[in-house]
Amino acid sequence: MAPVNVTVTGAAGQIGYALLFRIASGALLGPDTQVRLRLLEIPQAVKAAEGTAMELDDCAFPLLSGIDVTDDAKKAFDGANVALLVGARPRTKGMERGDLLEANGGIFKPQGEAINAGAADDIRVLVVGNPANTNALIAQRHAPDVPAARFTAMTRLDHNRAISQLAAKLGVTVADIKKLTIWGNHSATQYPDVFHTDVNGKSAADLINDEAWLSDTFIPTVAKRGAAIIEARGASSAASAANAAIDHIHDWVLGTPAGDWTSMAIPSDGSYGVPEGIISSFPVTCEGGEYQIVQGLEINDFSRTRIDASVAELIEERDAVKALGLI
Ligand SMILES: NC(=O)C1=CN([C@@H]2O[C@H](COP(=O)(O)OP(=O)(O)OC[C@H]3O[C@@H](n4cnc5c(N)ncnc54)[C@H](O)[C@@H]3O)[C@@H](O)[C@H]2O)C=CC1
Ligand SMILES: O=C([O-])CC(=O)C(=O)O
Repeated sequence: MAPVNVTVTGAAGQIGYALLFRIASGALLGPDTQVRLRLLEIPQAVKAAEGTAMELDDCAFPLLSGIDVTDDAKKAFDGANVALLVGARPRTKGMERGDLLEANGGIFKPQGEAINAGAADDIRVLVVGNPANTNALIAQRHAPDVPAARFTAMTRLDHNRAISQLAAKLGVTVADIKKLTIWGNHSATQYPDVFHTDVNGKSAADLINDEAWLSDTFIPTVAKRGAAIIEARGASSAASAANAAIDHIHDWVLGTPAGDWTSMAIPSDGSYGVPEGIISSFPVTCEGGEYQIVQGLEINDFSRTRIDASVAELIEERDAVKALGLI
């Protein structure tokens, strides 16, 4: 079988360094799938990406059939089956939100165009670079020939963080927790929802039985975990972000376990009152390389308010990039 082409942008960055070795080891697509890596960087960072490629060579991974390093988006996405868009423009001092969105538009518009021009028919895109949901929307809108549903953004790190916090609270292991949901934006407004979460056959919400803990401790801890990591480490989450990117693509391609679901930011089909088209996080199951939104969940008032607030932020971001002519 031909190797799967996996394109990673921002390959010389800190997430890239944690991600590439795990992709090459088989963690992304399983132990039977050969991968060919395409690393995209800006010209100043190509040399560093080449250094990482040298180290990848030195691992002699049996599943790694080749590595290309380039600063040309057309080349990087040509024939790509999986694209991990990690490289983005971080917010720097004095930068307004509009400046941030505009700078990222300058990255995700040409990358969307390059995906449209040359990616394989089965291309699946995960945007990690922040603001991830809106960057995914920009790329998607510049790839009109690719099915819109193939553009997704990462809330899996939030999902994993929430599971870990909940396990600690309830004194169980992470494996005991199923059906947790992150709704909305990968930002401080995201909503980690435990009202449908199952803990060894019991309802997590019943076991917690403490709305104040949910609203004052759990939700802010999960939503602000990225900032807490930056505060503690002096750098943003990298290994855990790379791990979440692996989980997202792994489950999308190979399926979610029976009796569980995961969280992915995907173009809304209007489910749960989320306006069609915006890239918002939902509970999803995956099978045969396709994801489906889990339907029929009852949304209580506590959840409704919080989902609506995060969705309102996504609508604002969409309107801002529209006003800037980026979509
Ligand atoms: N969705 C999520 O849960 C998370 C998202 N992030 C985001 O991931 C992104 C990357 O994080 P790090 O690796 O820590 O950053 P980093 O700054 O270490 O690396 C980013 C890399 O992207 C490259 N880059 C910039 N523009 C590019 C372009 N046009 N094409 C290709 N490469 C380009 C840079 O040269 C740099 O090497 C950031 O936007 C960060 O905020 C980080 C953690 C979690
Ligand atoms: O703010 C950042 O760059 C890191 C981030 O998204 C997270 O850790 O969730």
